[in-house]
Amino acid sequence: MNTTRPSRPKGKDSRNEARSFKKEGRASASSAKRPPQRKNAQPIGLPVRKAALQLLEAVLRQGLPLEQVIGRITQGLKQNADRALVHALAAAVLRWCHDLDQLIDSATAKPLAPDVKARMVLRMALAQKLVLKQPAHVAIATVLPLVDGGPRRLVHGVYGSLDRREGVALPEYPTLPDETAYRWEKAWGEPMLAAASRALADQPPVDLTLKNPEETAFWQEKLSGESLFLGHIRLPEGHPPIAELAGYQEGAWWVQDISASLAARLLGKGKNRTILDLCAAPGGKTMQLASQGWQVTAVDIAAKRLTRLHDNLKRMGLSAEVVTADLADYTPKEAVDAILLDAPCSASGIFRRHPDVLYRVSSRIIIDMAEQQKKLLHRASQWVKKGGKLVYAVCSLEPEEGEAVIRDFLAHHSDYRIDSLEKETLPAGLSPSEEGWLRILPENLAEKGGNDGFFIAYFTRYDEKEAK
Ligand SMILES: C[S@@+](CC[C@H](N)C(=O)[O-])C[C@H]1O[C@@H](n2cnc3c(N)ncnc32)[C@H](O)[C@@H]1O
Repeated sequence: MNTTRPSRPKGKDSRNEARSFKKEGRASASSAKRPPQRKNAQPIGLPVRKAALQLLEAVLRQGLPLEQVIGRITQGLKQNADRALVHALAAAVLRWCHDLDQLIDSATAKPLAPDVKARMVLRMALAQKLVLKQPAHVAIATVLPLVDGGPRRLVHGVYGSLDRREGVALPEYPTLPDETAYRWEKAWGEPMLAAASRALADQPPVDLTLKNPEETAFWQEKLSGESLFLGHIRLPEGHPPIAELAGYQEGAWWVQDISASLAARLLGKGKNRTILDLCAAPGGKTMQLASQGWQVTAVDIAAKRLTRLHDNLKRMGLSAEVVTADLADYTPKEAVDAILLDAPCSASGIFRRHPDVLYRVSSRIIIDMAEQQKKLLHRASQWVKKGGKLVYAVCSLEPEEGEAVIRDFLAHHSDYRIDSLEKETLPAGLSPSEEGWLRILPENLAEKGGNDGFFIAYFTRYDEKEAK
């Protein structure tokens, strides 16, 4: 890696995170001069670093999703601000992990194993200094207690030698880990890889979906946002916390990336027709469908996530029938007018918000998910009325979970045909594929602040004879 390239000024959210860490850095530097007030008192900021270390170990050593473990790991932290710092520090390490490792390896005689504590703590110290812009002495002083009684000298020595070296900096944009980069370049080519790397540098913008798309101009002005599509608002930089924004309490909108909002939006008005929202929790698409006038039955296996779906529906003043069930066992009472299957997937398309997917998602996981997706799609396809609609969606950037699943489905279901999407029905910057489905890549809306990666296909079910 070229360690002498100038670092790019970080975007809005990295700057916000850097500001929070600076404030904390000042407190910890000044308190470091004072003797501790109580016996056994922890240095300022240590609980945050301990939690961030635990989080990184859970993701990088055990392969667990960050969102699955962060609640448990941060439950001892009373302040929201501290929990946010844990997330910011872990996310900074995960975004830049490959590049931080290159720096560490350039300063050790023998490479440290990928998951040893010394490497984890060095990643944190360097991320604090180079990404979150903490003063160099604070960046190391706040993590050294994590290796007390262990590799403290090693961590101090490696950090010190990098700190003294001229021109140590991160590249302009994060380098993707090798396995992910190889997969994505093979599937989508170099421009996608470059766009993904650029998208990874900062926290993505926050998108809202409006309950009533006809109020788009009103909410755009009220929230000083930008709309890329009817019913969509992109919040401006440095917006207040979500729950304090106009329209939150009264249920005028919910948070949903523009890519995730399209599968349900493009189904149009329900006019009281029946729809099964399969794999529905926490309910982003359920709310869209209910607000578009569909009579929704929302099904999901995860009871806890369905509690969030209930809360979301309540806040929005919307209703749906909610069923807790494994789709492998579930059968609806009767056929429906439409089905939206937002299938479980690798979630590699949401790497900007969840950079842990870059390190967790392997070829094995993708193969297993694709098998499950094929089974769920086949099951769901049996419950659509003739003439009804079927939508398949995944927030994945893997063709095995998108295009390949659909090709396999079409080869085995002669009663289904793709409904080709029209470019005019999509936000500017998105186009349907030749086959008629929608593949959304990181570069599609890059100039407007980016988008999650997604795959969506629409089908109509025909009478077998009619289909032939
Ligand atoms: C991509 S998320 C759904 C997001 C949701 N549609 C939304 O818009 O908010 C996938 C969901 O699939 C659910 N799931 C996974 N396996 C399932 C199964 N066998 N049966 C039912 N739901 C399942 C998960 O609990 C998870 O909530």
